[in-house]
This record gives sequence, C-alpha cells and structure tokens, in this order.
Amino acid sequence: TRVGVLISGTGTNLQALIDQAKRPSSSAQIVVVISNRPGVQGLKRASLAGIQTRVVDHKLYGSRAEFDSTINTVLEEFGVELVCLAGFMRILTGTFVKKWTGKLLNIHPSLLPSFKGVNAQKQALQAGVRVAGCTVHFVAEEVDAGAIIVQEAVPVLVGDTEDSLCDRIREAEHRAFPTALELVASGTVRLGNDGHIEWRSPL
Ligand SMILES: Nc1nc2ccc(CNc3ccc(C(=O)NCCCC(=O)O)cc3)cc2c(=O)[nH]1
Ligand SMILES: N[C@@H]1O[C@H](COP(=O)(O)O)[C@@H](O)[C@H]1O
Repeated sequence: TRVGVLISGTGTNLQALIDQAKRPSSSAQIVVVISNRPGVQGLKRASLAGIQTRVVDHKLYGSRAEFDSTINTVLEEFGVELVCLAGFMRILTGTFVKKWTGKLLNIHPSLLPSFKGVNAQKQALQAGVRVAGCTVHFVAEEVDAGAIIVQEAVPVLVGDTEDSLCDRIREAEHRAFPTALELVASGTVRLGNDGHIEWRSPL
C-alpha cells in the first residue's frame, strides 16, 4: 500500500512509521512526506530515508480549500492510497476528509474521547487522571472524533510534569501508530460504511 505522511515538525512519529515500513513484512511503502512548514526536522528524516518530500506552506494559500486541494494533488501525483497525519497541525476541510475517508489516519496523544484538541497531555495532567495514553483513529470531519483503530495506555506517575508525561506518551505513540498503519495497509482493519471499525475475519 502506497502511503503519504503529512507532518508539521519534528517527525518522531514519522520516523517510527519509516522504521516500520522498512521491515520486509510491511504492507506499507511510504512514497511521499508532505510538510506544511519548510525546514522542519521531519523533512530531513524523510530525505535520509530516501523518501521524496514536498512542502505545501499553508501561509501561501488564500484559503484552507486551496491549501487542502494542493495537498490532495501531491498525494494523487504519488499514487498515494493511505494518508497518515504524523504531528500534522492543520485542520483539514470536509471536502478533503470526505475524499480520503477510510484512508486517513491520525495519532492523538490522549485516550480519546478524553482530552480532544491541542495540549491533550496537559489536559490529562490537570484532570488528575492516573492513566493516559494515545489513540490512532480514522480522521473524520469532526476533529479527534473518528473511529478508533489502536490505543495504548501509559501510567501517570507521581511527580510527572507535562514533559515527562509527553515523553512517556510519545514512546507509546511510536508503537501504536506503526501497528495501526500495518493493520490498515494490510487490509486487516478497515472503516465500515456505518463509520465503525471492521476487522477482517480469517477465512
Ligand atoms: N477534519 C479534521 N482535520 C484534522 C486535521 C488534523 C488532525 C490532527 N490533530 C489536530 C487536532 C487539533 C488541531 C488544532 O485544533 N489546531 C489548532 C488550529 C490549527 C488550524 O487553524 O488549522 C490540529 C491538529 C485531526 C483532524 C481531524 O480529526 N479532523
Ligand atoms: N500528533 C502529535 O504531534 C506531536 C509531535 O509529533 P512528532 O512530530 O514528533 O511526530 C506528538 O505529540 C503527536 O501526538
């Protein structure tokens, strides 16, 4: 399965996906990495891995629709069949999400539906939860509300700071996202027409 990865920054999740796609058993082949910001470390990670990169700078577009349309064109140019949002921080328009429904995955640093939106880790700390984690989900128009594919829980430890919790969640992300990518890329898991996850039964 030809995969496109959208990033906005460091790309530690991208790196985890790259490492997974390298494995001979992988069903996924990352064919392009697109960043909405120039010069970010994620672009260097892609180049080092021999993956083509493109920058689609959202500041250069008059509307979200034009920005999303350009991203769509790049994805089609590379024959992408599955898109991963890996630290991608722009909200996507309904038109784009509809086009890629069931083929658009995102990693969120909380156990959805708890703590949607930005700074989810901080929300968890402030809520005083003892268990946190991350979620890989299909992207729906409503932000952080799509069908859940994989989750991994981590403990919140006494004395945790936002940074220590972020680090622990990020390690979980680097396991959860590659696992979810393989499940969808291999056809084991798909998004049903009713908007729920469908697991392919053996035989
Ligand atoms: N329609 C749709 N699109 C998304 C785009 C990115 C992400 C990644 N997670 C994200 C979740 C939240 C945000 C956010 O609220 N950022 C501040 C506003 C930035 C902006 O103005 O664009 C960004 C990414 C998830 C979604 C999603 O669930 N649905
Ligand atoms: N989606 C969120 O973006 C952050 C940065 O990810 P990365 O750029 O290091 O992959 C991570 O915390 C991830 O949960």
